[in-house]
Amino acid sequence: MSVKRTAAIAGVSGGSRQLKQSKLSFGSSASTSRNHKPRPRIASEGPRDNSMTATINPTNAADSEKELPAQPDQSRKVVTATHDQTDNRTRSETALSPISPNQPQTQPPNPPTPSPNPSKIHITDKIGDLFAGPPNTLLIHACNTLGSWSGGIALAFRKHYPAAFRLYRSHCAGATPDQLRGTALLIPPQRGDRKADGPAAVPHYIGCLFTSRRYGRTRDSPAQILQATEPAMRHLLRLVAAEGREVGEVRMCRVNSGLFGVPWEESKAVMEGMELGVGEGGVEVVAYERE
Ligand SMILES: Nc1ncnc2c1ncn2[C@@H]1O[C@H](COP(=O)(O)OP(=O)(O)OC[C@H]2O[C@H](OP(=O)(O)O)[C@H](O)[C@@H]2O)[C@@H](O)[C@H]1O
Repeated sequence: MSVKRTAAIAGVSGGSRQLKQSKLSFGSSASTSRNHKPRPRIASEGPRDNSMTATINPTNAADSEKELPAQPDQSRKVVTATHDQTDNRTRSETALSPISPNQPQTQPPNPPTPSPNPSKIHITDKIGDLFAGPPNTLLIHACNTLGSWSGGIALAFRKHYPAAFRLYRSHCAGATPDQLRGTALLIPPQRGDRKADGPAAVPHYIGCLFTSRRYGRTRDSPAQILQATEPAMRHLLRLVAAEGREVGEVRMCRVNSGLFGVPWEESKAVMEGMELGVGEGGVEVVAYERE
């Protein structure tokens, strides 16, 4: 699969897409279309540029300690490769960069019903099996940008979802580490995914957060990883919003806390501290740690 810089969305004529009509549901109570209750969109970015041209603007290739830009670069977009389970075609779609968070916001006519944290990510810790989620669960983990799922929970992802791994690897091959750092990749359920000699995998969405450029001894510093976590998460939520399909539960492992060496509470605090913006609604995430 090649990641095309000029993106096209499968099944959409004329290169346009009604992103504003994307239905999103986060949380365990909304995993099927039957019980789906419309909720505020996660990513209300106002008018979207649906042009099919995508460009990637490196964050910074040379200075490994340089901070991610505080102010958005409005021209920055990334290409996100996804694979369609239904027709088994590969597609690419554009997504605004997570490091460009301050897009014009659309004020909804009726503000969402207040909840404890209406525009925040709320993370609940739990002991259990991340992969045991029902169909359409989104499973989030942290990734390097080099196309390797060779250790930690990433290796478990590779065994569960070999077809998804190939998409991840191809995505990484199409951009540089600096371009991918602080971005995300959303991989829809892959029809071909099954463990070796095993049954077909439960259809899960996989969310890859590119929080470190490299792995092992050359991984980014904890400060850099934390710095990349917010834009990566923000990007992922936008991709989910643009996906326009039902996503049920949102689960993650304790991202960054194993091989990347960042205390879980620090990554958790970064994500829970994110302001999602007016009208985006809250996101309930369950963070799993194995027994
Ligand atoms: N089999 C398993 N089942 C269930 N839970 C498991 C598990 N294995 C580990 N955990 C837990 O999952 C959390 C995250 O710990 P991890 O070390 O996985 O991820 P991380 O985010 O710190 O680092 C990312 C880099 O690790 C990978 O390895 P490679 O670089 O490819 O070699 C990637 O590709 C990245 O580069 C911790 O709570 C672990 O207890």
